[in-house]
Amino acid sequence: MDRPAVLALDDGTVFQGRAVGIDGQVVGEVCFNTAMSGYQEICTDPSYARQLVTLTYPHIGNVGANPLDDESDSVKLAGLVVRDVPPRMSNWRAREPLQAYLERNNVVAIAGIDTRRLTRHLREQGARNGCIMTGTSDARSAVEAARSFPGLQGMDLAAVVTTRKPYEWRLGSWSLACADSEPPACADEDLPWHVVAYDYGIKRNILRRLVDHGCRVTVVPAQTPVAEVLSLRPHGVVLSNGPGDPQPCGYALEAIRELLAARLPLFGICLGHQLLGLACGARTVKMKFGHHGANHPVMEVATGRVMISTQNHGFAVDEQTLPANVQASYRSLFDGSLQGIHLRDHPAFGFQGHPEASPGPHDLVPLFQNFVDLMASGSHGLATRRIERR
Ligand SMILES: NC(=O)CC[C@H](N)C(=O)O
Repeated sequence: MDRPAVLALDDGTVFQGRAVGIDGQVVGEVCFNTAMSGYQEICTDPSYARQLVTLTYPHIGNVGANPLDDESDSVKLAGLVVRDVPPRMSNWRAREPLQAYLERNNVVAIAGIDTRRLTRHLREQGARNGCIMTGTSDARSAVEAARSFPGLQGMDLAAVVTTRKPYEWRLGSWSLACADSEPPACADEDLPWHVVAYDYGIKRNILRRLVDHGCRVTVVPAQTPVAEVLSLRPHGVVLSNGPGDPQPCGYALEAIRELLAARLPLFGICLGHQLLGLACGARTVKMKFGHHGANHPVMEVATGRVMISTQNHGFAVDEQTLPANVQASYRSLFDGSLQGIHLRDHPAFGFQGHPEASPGPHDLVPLFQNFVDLMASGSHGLATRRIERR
């Protein structure tokens, strides 16, 4: 039996559908993601906290869910909006159907939505606050609830989703989630670089990529004092992706300034990139509807080369506000917005998209090698190396 559900936007637009997760009511910012695969990774990406994510690909659930594709320990988005959940899943890795996965993870989700109409609306109007309510088609209370969400601007969510305790990520750590995965192929001693990763909402694939590039990682809570980080004597520090607005994260800006003063190699990813920009004196802005997808072309400023990237952000560093010691390294070919920075006088760089992808293309994976090269050249390195042509 179908359970009714309603999706309402704060401008009064209403979509009727059916519940495909648990019963309940959730509010958040409504955004759309255009990736054609990777719904499980999107659901568990902590950067989606307090967002109601619409997937534009019409069939969601074809390959079910499995224990390996989670990007964090649970579903992090506030609600899911889809066109259609097919009645049958088919994939050798599948352990449970999407609907069972959503229910097990306490997710409110709505199907039967004209996601094309919704996406066009968001593209024209800009991201809106919204509400999904199940067990009802009462549009009026859903609109009212949508209006109760204050919006992401000014919200520090990194402090909410970060790990409570530090932990180590090594070879084989990712298999903790899945008992029958392959044993690690080499030992920890084969990982020459020790990296501390500030967890503002880190995705597991960043950790996997770091291990692939010879790094053992200590993941620390977002508000860890720099003195504690320095006492671990890392070769470099990663500033992770994460949800919410970078501006209120004053603790992170302070820490990044101290890390720059210590001349530790830094690699900022998405929120981490925005925080690096802010710490250097640039400003961030809220975008109209942001970038969320797996096919976004970015151009490397120095060479004019184009790479296809995964994106998930609603804020951006304003290129006009970059101080003289910070150089633009990548720009979006969709709207010209800033996609990467490197510092001329410090071994530090940031990328606005997701070089770890998951889901998405691997064009930007070499940025992890750039980070390793920066660590190899020590505090004298400058973050100007470009992705080598292969
Ligand atoms: N993926 C991320 O790190 C997102 C960064 C930030 N929360 C934004 O929306 O812009």
